[in-house]
Amino acid sequence: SHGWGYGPNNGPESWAGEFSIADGPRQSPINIIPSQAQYDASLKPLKLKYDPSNSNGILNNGHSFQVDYVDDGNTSMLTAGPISGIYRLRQFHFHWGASDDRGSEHTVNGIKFPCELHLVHWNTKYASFGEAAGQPDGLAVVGVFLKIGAANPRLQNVLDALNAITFKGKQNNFANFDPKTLLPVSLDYWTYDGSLTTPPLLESVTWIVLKEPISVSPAQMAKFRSLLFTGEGEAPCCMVDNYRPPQPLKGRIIRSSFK
Ligand SMILES: CC[C@H](CNC(=O)c1ccc(S(N)(=O)=O)cc1)c1ccc2[nH]ccc2c1
Ligand SMILES: [Zn+2]
Repeated sequence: SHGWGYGPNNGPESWAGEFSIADGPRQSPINIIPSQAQYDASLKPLKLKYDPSNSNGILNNGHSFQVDYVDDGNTSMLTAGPISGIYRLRQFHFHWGASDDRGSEHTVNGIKFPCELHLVHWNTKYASFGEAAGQPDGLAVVGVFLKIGAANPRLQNVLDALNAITFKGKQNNFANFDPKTLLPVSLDYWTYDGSLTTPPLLESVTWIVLKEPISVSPAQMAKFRSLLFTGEGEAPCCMVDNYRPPQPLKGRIIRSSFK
């Protein structure tokens, strides 16, 4: 049985077979053309307030790895920016390439970055993440590009935790991590209405993509690529190129919080 993935037979080009919304009107990711984004002076600065004690573990889910957060209270949340109300942090994860020339989901003027971080939040006007994921204003994901440069010390304790979760299904404790430390200096952003970038591709995401990348070194990228899509005892398949390519804009406007 082959569930969705990123291989030649179950990758992004095949997802519409099982998930017809793959060809929907507000799919993600997209290519961002800064000159075509519209500056919106009414957009507020992002407010991110995270409690490191909410970090709840790190998991290889067979598509990426994610750091989960306890989301039963308003202690780690996103407010302001393009959204109204309170969105709680659920998890963060990454997408990356087999080589440094690709890996990000969003692109800028067609440029791919080697990696992209997603911080996933859900709207507390709904009772749960699962319910919110089915609503047009249910989720807000902050996307951060990673660019090859100096080693990023903030990434290191995430990367050091990967040794224990090489195989699909593996999880480990991951306590006291403040994802705010992964953010760049500037919180300038582009925003548009989109979707989950993996099945079920639900069109419930307000995307907030930061303009400024954070750095990652080639050696640190190799750590991402040491993970496996496959479980223990299966023929090993390196976890790389776990990104969906840009999707049609279909008339959507991208707004920028900066001139
Ligand atoms: C509703 C989807 C959810 C699993 N997926 C996610 O949480 C998710 C989150 C963010 C992104 S991204 N790359 O756009 O930031 C992609 C996927 C999910 C949650 C519970 C579920 N139970 C059964 C199926 C199932 C699916
Ligand atoms: Zn993602």
